[in-house]
Amino acid sequence: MRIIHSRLHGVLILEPDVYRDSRGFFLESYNQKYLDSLLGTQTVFVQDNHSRSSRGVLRGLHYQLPPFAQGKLVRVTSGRIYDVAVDLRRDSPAYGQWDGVELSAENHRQLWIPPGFAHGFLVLSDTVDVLYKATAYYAPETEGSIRWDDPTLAIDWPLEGLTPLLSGKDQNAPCWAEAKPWP
Ligand SMILES: Cc1cn([C@H]2C[C@H](O)[C@@H](COP(=O)(O)OP(=O)(O)O[C@H]3O[C@@H](C)C(=O)[C@@H](O)[C@H]3O)O2)c(=O)[nH]c1=O
Repeated sequence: MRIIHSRLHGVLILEPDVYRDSRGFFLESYNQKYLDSLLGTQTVFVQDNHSRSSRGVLRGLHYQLPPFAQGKLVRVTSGRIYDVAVDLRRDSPAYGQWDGVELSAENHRQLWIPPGFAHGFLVLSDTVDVLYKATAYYAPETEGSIRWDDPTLAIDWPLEGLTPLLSGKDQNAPCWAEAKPWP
């Protein structure tokens, strides 16, 4: 496993070892002992999510507030996304900063996003299957969202001329300054 540190402290890119042979490949998509030793704490996932989206769909930016704050371990099993985390933690040197990474079925990269970050992704392929584990249950009453195109955040989405396809909720998301604050 190769680990790449994002410019946001705590956000990690995981590159699992991929064992290829004439049949195809094998990889460990999750190993509790490894992740616990990497993070230096026990991480308990309680929910696995799977979404399918088409090219140009943009989901985000989303987060849940404590006590339902979620750490997320994100991966892609078909297609490609540009996956983005935004640091919400006011005591963090990276407060209000974002980072993005391409996750794809080909590069097998996973993104670990701890609690305290908003998350969103843009679909770069015709279709994509995104799978992610979460450390807290869905609790919509605690959900916060931020506009994907907030000018303060200025996320450099690789849109290549596309107009992103958003949910109604995401179209009406508040700007960074008006989003539910992280406590
Ligand atoms: C997120 C979620 C949604 N749902 C339902 C609610 C709704 O009817 C339908 C679609 O929900 P949404 O529009 O919120 O789905 P989506 O926009 O895909 O929301 C997700 O976006 C990414 C970026 C994240 O990081 C996730 O945590 C989550 O917020 O699925 C659940 O039942 N459980 C869940 O955990």
